[in-house]
Amino acid sequence: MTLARGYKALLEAAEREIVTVPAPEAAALHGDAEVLFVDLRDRRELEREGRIPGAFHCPRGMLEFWIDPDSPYHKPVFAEPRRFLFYCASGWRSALAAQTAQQMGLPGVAHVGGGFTAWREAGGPTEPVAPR
Ligand SMILES: O=S(=O)([O-])[S-]
Repeated sequence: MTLARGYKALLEAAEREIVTVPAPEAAALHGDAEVLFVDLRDRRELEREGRIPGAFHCPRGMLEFWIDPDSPYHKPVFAEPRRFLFYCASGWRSALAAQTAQQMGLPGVAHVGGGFTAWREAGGPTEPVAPR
């Protein structure tokens, strides 16, 4: 099967359009009240790996619906005048998500290059997430 655009092409296009914040720089932004870290991973990943303290959990599948104020699923946090720093496990989902959010018009979006893996390697703080 040959796809018109595979995941590598999608990621390359996204990376050209979005802002990528390297994990060490992202770690330096942790605790800044203007910056909201948005965790796009699945709940099971959070429970297994932990998360960035204070991160807002938005499963990737709900992103567009939580951002859009016209959606019945809208989350007011996305209407706040914050910088939104998306992250996932390794930076792929967050790149595509940041591109989509940017295309929707959400201001101040960027993503953490290398995701939670790079965050941990950079010595960023983490906290456990209890299973439900
Ligand atoms: O989280 S991911 O970058 O592996 S899609």
